[in-house]
Amino acid sequence: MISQLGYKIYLTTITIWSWWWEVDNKLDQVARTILTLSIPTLVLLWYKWMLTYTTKGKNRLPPGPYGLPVIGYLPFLGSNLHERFTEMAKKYGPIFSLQLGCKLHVVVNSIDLAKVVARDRDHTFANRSPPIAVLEVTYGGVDVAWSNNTAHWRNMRKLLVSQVLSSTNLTAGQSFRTHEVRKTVNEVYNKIGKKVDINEIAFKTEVNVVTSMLWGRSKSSAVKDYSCFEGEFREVEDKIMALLVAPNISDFLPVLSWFDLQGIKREMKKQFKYLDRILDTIIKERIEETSSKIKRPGVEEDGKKDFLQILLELKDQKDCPKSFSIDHIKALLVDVVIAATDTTSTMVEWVMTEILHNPGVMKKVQDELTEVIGVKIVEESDLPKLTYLHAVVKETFRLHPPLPLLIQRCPDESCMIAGYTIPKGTIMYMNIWAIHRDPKNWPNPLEFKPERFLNSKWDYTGSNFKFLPFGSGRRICPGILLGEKMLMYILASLLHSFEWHLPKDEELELSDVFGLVTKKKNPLIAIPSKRLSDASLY
Ligand code: HEM
Repeated sequence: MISQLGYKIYLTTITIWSWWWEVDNKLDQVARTILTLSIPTLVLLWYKWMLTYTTKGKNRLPPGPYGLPVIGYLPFLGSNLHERFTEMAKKYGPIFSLQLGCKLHVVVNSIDLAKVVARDRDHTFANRSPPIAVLEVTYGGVDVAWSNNTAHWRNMRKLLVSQVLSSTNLTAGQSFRTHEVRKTVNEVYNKIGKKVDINEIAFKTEVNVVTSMLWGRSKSSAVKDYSCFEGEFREVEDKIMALLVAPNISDFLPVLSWFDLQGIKREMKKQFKYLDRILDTIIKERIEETSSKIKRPGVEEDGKKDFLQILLELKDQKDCPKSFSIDHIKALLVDVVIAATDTTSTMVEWVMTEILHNPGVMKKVQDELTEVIGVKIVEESDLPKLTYLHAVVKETFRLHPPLPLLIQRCPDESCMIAGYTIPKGTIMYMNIWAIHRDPKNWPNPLEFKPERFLNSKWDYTGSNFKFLPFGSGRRICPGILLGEKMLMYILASLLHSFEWHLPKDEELELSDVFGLVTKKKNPLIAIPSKRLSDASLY
């Protein structure tokens, strides 16, 4: 991606250069020579001034590598950012900075500094600074994940938590999860002895659970079955995720954003249009059904409403703020589907990979399942009793956090951290990959040892800064309860109902590719065989 970008910049420069020198008289030639020489001289002077200004005195920035004038460190960054930043932390220390184009980026890599960003100065660092590609797909950044710390963000987040993700709502939605997980077990049963893509089945299960919660509570025959959404959505989401992580020169040099040199904005618009059309259809049908008043769409017999129904009713209330529009509703729906699906399916894949990689762990997990569950299918109520599996999941989160740099934060005012200036607008990363693998925090950090987590003091609340897979502070993931529940339910069901082994020609490998969600580089393909003697349990 970076080399393609370099080539494009090279071509554009050559074109402009030849045009610049197409002169027709001597006077023009002198003027153009003077101008041509003065531009690099000014850039070099500005660069020198920047270096002196930022490395000395009270405006001292965190240490970091020198880059090139104008583009900064961009050409040297590479693609696996979490690993690159962790290497750089070894050289520059627990806080370092790098200039990418005209944007300053700061990475914190230690527990103490993560505490400053997400606890002591949580309020200062609560903005996001979304990239251009994100704005395209979040209706201009009005969703929960990318909104700045404003009253709008607080209201949207409160709505999401109270109406979808609270423990009462999750208890009420148990039937969706049971239905989908059993469907998955049945599908895997039909593939016994054949190759199964673990991420794919986990994704499908999660997307169906989440969309049921969002817009599927109606039993009305008039409401379409949106299960067709899962296949289409996977394709769009994969493309969106790839575009989100592609380094976009327009983000680093906003003067070039108009040209969209890499076509990222254009491609994102295309994906967004597709997604928007699906949501429009769902919402339009719901509004029509509501106005026909024949049925009560989105409402179960017991009166419980799905999220779409709640949002549409809220929008129509007299005291609803004018700023709450259909676009806000769509942004919220997209947020939840994207935030919940890739993270959960990636984690199911990593846990299964680590279990297959460590036969001793597999044996302990299976022994626990046999003892706690016995010869029946897994129920959600069994999950809290699976202590060892919980520890396996946490150890996997430690080694393979799906968001190894969390989501970038951005200070709303200049401030000091560890004696360095962090200017307003800096893009901040919390490198939890480095924290989770630092031998100061975790003895033998590269060893997969679930026993570390058998002590019950570990949870996902972000209060212990050694372990932050869901982040910490006011921007912590609001979907922890659902994420954990689904992860445990899918894993316990797959591991209790089936034995798993690798296809003969496959070798297990543990490399990853950085992304907004950092995934396994090659998909885990495994072959199931029957584990429970009673075929009626499938
Ligand atoms: C294994 C599952 C999941 C993991 C590992 C995960 C992880 C994360 C992380 C690390 C963040 C960023 C926190 C920060 O910036 O400090 C985040 C944000 C977020 N997550 Fe999750 N998540 C998961 C599941 C879910 C689910 C199921 C939902 C919703 C249904 C969800 C909704 C969100 C939202 C809306 C945000 C943005 C919060 C904000 O900026 O205020 N996530 N998640």
